[in-house]
Amino acid sequence: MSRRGVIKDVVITPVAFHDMPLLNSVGVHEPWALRSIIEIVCEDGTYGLGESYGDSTHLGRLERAAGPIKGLTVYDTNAIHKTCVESLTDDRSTGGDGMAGMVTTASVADKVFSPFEVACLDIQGKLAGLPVSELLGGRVRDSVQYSAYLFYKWGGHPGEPDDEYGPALDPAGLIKQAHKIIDEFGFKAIKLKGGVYPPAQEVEAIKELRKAFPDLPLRLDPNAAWTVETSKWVANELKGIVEYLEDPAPEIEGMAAVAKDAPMPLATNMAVVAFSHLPPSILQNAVQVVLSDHHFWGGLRRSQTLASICAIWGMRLSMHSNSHLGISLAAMTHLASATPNLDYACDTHWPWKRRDEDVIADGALKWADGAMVVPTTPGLGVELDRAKLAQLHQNYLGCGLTKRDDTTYMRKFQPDFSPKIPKW
Ligand SMILES: O=C([O-])C(=O)C[C@H](O)[C@@H](O)C(=O)[O-]
Ligand SMILES: [Mg+2]
Repeated sequence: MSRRGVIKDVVITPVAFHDMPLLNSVGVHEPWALRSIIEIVCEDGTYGLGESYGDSTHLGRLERAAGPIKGLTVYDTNAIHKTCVESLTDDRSTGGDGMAGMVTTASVADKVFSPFEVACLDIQGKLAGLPVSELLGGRVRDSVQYSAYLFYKWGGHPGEPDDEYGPALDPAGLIKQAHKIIDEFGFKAIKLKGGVYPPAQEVEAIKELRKAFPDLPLRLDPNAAWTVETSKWVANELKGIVEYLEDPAPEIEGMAAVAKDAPMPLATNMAVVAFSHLPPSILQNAVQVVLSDHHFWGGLRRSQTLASICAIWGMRLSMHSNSHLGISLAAMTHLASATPNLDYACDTHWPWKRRDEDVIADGALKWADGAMVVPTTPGLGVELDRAKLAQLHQNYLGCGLTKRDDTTYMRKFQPDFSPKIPKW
């Protein structure tokens, strides 16, 4: 007789989907974004889904950790976390997920554990007949607000026609891009990815966005491309204009030095990306907003632990994103719906993805008025579309990429490009 919730198999499928030439401090997005799709299958045939990074090093780690979790149950996430830590004890490197220059020092074990935990919660929810949000303490909101995530970008990948967004290399281009995204999704907050042009240009862009969207909260994130001195200048220029400034300068010490004088809260997904970073950051009041991201904070429940720590220490919480598919969006939405103090509009790269390209069956995820409606069916509320999964896996096999490398791609067109931070 099959036992309930016992893990029989773990299937990890690398996939690739089209991406646009989005610019950032380390280079430019390649034509394909990579992800891994994780299926945990139980002895009774129930399956659960997780989604994570698609770089080859990370895939190797997922495979290594997946073996020993077979035979455990989906309820024993503590034991699954322990097997992830143990299977990676000889792995001393930190990157390997494509996040170089962004989330460089996150915990490897937490990144590997995350999609397994999400898949286990998906199964727990299916077996109990409850949505994941209820396993996380219950919804405090029925829909989760996301922000319009603007990027400076080229019109299209070099040698190809312009994509549907076209170029955004100046304030007018960004305003056009913001209108297009907001018209489609209704977002009520705007984030600009900076670190691309000299700070005065990006300050001007934010001021122009303020004029074009007087009622929407704004954020600027240069991924630590500025010195402390430059950051202080920008902070002063943007006083009363941005709701927070994200990762202006590198490291906890740099953020602490900027925070002393900044008239707005500082947010991060670079200086504080693991639990061990919290004590030194709190001691120095380096950041006032932590960008949670269950993909590197160790899943949904550990993200809620982060949320509790933030509540205790008077920090606020927002959410970071990378190029992602629907399984991640569902997990992000359940988490935010059940975490009372995650109340800034969350980041998402969703607008940059082709609408018809995903691995989940259509219809489960619904946008309304800038927010994702929290699925209420059991588990995450999304199901695999196996034909689509096969297609995106074929993309992965054919695209010739095995890791995200924005810098090398950028250097094809701009050989002297440097990803060094701080730049200005
Ligand atoms: O908030 C952030 O730092 C990000 O969203 C990191 C991402 O990797 C972003 O810079 C990107 O997609 O280029
Ligand atoms: Mg950021």
